[in-house]
Amino acid sequence: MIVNINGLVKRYDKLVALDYLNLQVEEGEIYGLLGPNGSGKTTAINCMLSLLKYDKGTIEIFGKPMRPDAYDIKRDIGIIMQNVAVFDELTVYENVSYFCSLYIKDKEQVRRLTEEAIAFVSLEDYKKFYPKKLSGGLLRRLNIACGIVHKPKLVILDEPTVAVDPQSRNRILEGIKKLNQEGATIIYTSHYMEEVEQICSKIAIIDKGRVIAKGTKEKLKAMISIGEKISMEIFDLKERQVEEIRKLPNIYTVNYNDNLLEIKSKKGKNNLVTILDFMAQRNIKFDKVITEMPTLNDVFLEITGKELRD
Ligand SMILES: Nc1ncnc2c1ncn2[C@@H]1O[C@H](COP(=O)(O)OP(=O)(O)OP(=O)(O)O)[C@@H](O)[C@H]1O
Repeated sequence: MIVNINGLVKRYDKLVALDYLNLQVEEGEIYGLLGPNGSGKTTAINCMLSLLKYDKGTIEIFGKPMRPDAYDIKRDIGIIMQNVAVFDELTVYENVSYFCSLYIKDKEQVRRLTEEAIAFVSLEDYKKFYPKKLSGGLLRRLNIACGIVHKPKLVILDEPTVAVDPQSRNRILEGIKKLNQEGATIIYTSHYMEEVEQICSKIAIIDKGRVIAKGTKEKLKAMISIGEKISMEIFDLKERQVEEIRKLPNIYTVNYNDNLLEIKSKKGKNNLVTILDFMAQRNIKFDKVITEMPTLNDVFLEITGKELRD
């Protein structure tokens, strides 16, 4: 077990930010903390790192109790926080090298690790640039290089792709997978369900400071009763026909707006076939048909009654 959090409670005055949060992260995982803004992800990380005092609960990292002065634990953790934390008066190279030298004394090793970290985030062409000259995406990548340069066993990233262009976002996600393949355990917080689905081996869905569901994405999706979503472009579907579709077997919800018919089916086989048969029998013409499997947003919606991005 790399991280073991039990019954964590954190209050900001009357606001309960963490409400008996439990979290267990095993070695080698990319563990996603998925939750809407304000659900408590950053607070959980700050408590985990002993940057914030908490009211109740226990936190163990690498099998040892985490404390503010647990420097032996902290040196094996790499932190990439939401707000970029680099020195404006140092170049890209100097920044990465500085963060490395906080952990490693041997100058030659610092030089080698600095070069490796810069190459890892593909900033070789920007070594002499000052942070102010970097775009948002490049700045995030510099922030990541500073956090991982000392090759920590546990890397914690708090929403590293917010306000990042698609190219940098992909590089960041690929980089995280590579770090993991090289042996690091990763904790990754995000409110982007697509990213979490793409890279995480396990996911905890957080709402109002509680873990409301956890497991692999397959396990989470298996928990809910929604099957595939079917969308069809149809001109002129009559209200009477929409009602008939609602009464077909295995239908969860039906919406028809702006010539788009959206059907959520319950779990089961042949849902699309049933719909297509219905259209054929009534000679209803349609254009595009798209079917999608449930997403983590559907899981969140079914458990909490609201969208992840409300
Ligand atoms: N220093 C603080 N003082 C008072 N309330 C706070 C403080 N920090 C966070 N909160 C509140 O605690 C709750 C959890 O916030 P937190 O930042 O941990 O959520 P989050 O899931 O990380 O959201 P985001 O992605 O927006 O950062 C929110 O209601 C937030 O307003």
